[in-house]
Amino acid sequence: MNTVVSAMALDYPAKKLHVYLSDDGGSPLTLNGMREAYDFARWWLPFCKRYGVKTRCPKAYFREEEDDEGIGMSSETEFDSEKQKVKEKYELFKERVSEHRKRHRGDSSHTGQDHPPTIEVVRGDVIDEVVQAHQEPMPQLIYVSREKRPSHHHHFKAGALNALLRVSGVISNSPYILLLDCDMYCNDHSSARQAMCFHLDPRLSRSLSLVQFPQRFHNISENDIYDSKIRSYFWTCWYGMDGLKGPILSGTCFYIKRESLYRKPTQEGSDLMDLKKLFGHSNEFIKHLWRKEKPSKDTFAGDSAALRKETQLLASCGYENGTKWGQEVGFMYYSVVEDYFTGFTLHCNGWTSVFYNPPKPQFLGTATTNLNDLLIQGTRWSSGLSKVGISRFCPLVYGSLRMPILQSMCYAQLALFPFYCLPICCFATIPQICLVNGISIYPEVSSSYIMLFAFIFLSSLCKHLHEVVASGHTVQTFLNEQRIWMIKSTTSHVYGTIDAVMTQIGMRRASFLPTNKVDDDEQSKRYEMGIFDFQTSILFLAPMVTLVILNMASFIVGVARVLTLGGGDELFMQIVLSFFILAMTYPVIEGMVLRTDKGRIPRSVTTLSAFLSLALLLLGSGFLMR
Ligand SMILES: O=c1ccn([C@@H]2O[C@H](COP(=O)(O)OP(=O)(O)O[C@H]3O[C@H](CO)[C@@H](O)[C@H](O)[C@H]3O)[C@@H](O)[C@H]2O)c(=O)[nH]1
Ligand SMILES: [Mn+2]
Repeated sequence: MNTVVSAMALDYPAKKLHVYLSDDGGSPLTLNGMREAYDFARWWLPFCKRYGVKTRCPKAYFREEEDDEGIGMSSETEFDSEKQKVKEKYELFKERVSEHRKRHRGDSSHTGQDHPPTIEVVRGDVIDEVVQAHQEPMPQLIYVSREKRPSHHHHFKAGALNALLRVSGVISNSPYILLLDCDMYCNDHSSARQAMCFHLDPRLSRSLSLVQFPQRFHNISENDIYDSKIRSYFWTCWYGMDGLKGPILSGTCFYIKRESLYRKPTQEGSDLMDLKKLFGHSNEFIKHLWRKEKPSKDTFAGDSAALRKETQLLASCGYENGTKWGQEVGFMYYSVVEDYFTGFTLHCNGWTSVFYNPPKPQFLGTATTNLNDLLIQGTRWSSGLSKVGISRFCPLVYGSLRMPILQSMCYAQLALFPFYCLPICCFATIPQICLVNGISIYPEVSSSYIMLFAFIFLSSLCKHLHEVVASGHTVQTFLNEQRIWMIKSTTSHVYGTIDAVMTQIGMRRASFLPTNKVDDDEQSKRYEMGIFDFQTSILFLAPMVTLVILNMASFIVGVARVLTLGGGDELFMQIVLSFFILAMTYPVIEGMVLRTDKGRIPRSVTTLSAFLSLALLLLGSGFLMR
């Protein structure tokens, strides 16, 4: 609701602003919540405008209300009493929503995967004369829940967005669209105007598809132990790509030109039959496609029966059959990271994008702040990305023919980075197994050849450190990122790439596990204190802990071997490598050995992993001794 209300409060002419909410679950509770939110917005919007309230997300505003002062001509006391009134309305809004939820708790009449389309122009329930009297025009709020049937593939978020594109195409058909995930809100009400500065710039406008703002988050702790900020994207890569043809579409927080989802920048008009093949058979939708005709006033009001029928058709699950939605038009279906692949397609088609990162975050979201969510999300991302990497759309081939080579390399770097898991897993096992067996695989410390290895190792660390520091972050961030990179590479990237290979050869269907949106108090406390929380699946824990135990064992055996038998010269590099890995993954050791709280690594997992690493060691040693 906060996403919706903060978007309605954007500083933009109300008549030109339409807020659509996509409810993929098709829940009557959400629809009811929307009506309540609309009622609340009737109070909230005028209040924000009158007193120049900067934080227009109600939840955030009331959380930090002491710091947020109203400006304008009105006296403090008037502001205070108005604020109090609005706060009461906010409390009432929350109460009514939770009451409604309680009343309908047992309702099992609807399921998230099987429901008809529902499209409603939300009007609110309470007609309050006082508010009505002072009523300035409000942005329209439209609830859209596309049809879902178990027999149809729904293409996750991209499918939902395409349904929104079609429905909004016959209701408002605005040429520019802001896309926000349900866990984000507008933090600066001027973002629309700022984005329009780019879109309306005659030097950029022709080929400009989207203005991307970074994803920033309101719930990240000082230490950011899980690298939830994903700094390397929004503080390094996106800036680099901005110097080429622009950053990758990042799923949320961007203003996109509707037309760019329909055709190439150079493409001229096509005939009706061709359009129907691309966009489906809705005449109403095609009529408005190129904005020559805006939806008329009466359709706009949203209550004509014909319009209702049309929107239901456009949001039905059979509508896309035989069309090019998701393949040539709209958001792309090929990969679960629809954002990456849609951005890639746009750039291949000749569109450009712009990255804009003003000091005040324009949008704030909820980041994944526990290991479990992080790894689930990481698995989905690496599965989606590597699927593109190993397909015919591999950016190095498909992309390099359609965009500047450097740009295609950027895309390739992202699509292929999950495959880093292969070398990482080798680095975490082979030198260690050799070390235990006293086999040296690196040059001796005394040989000058060692310089080459040291140079590569240290320069890659320095490059990373430089990126972190140059983007205004600390050495602590560097350490966190290294650690999370190791953890992800041996867990979610492994599963992600396996998943991608399996879907590619048809052994699995793609899936989209949404990130958890509910907080656990104890977990949050640990997170704030910078303590890892290992409450996650054994599938994630076991590989990670196994590798740490293997490194511990090899380090101890290696050092003992050198002390008793000598040979430190040859084995030095391997000992250093094990030490480096152990130092970086210290929280895992701590979770295994030292901690007793709920977030520790369970004993059973440690025992299992110890067996696994022993097995790995024996197997490896057996192989080496052959
Ligand atoms: O079947 C689905 C699944 C998801 N969503 C929506 O997709 C959005 C993102 O889902 P979330 O669970 O928050 O995933 P995240 O991993 O946090 O999302 C990141 O990764 C996605 C790609 O995997 C991008 O689309 C997002 O913009 C990006 O923030 C949410 O608004 C969901 O409502 C749907 O509408 N239908
Ligand atoms: Mn999210």
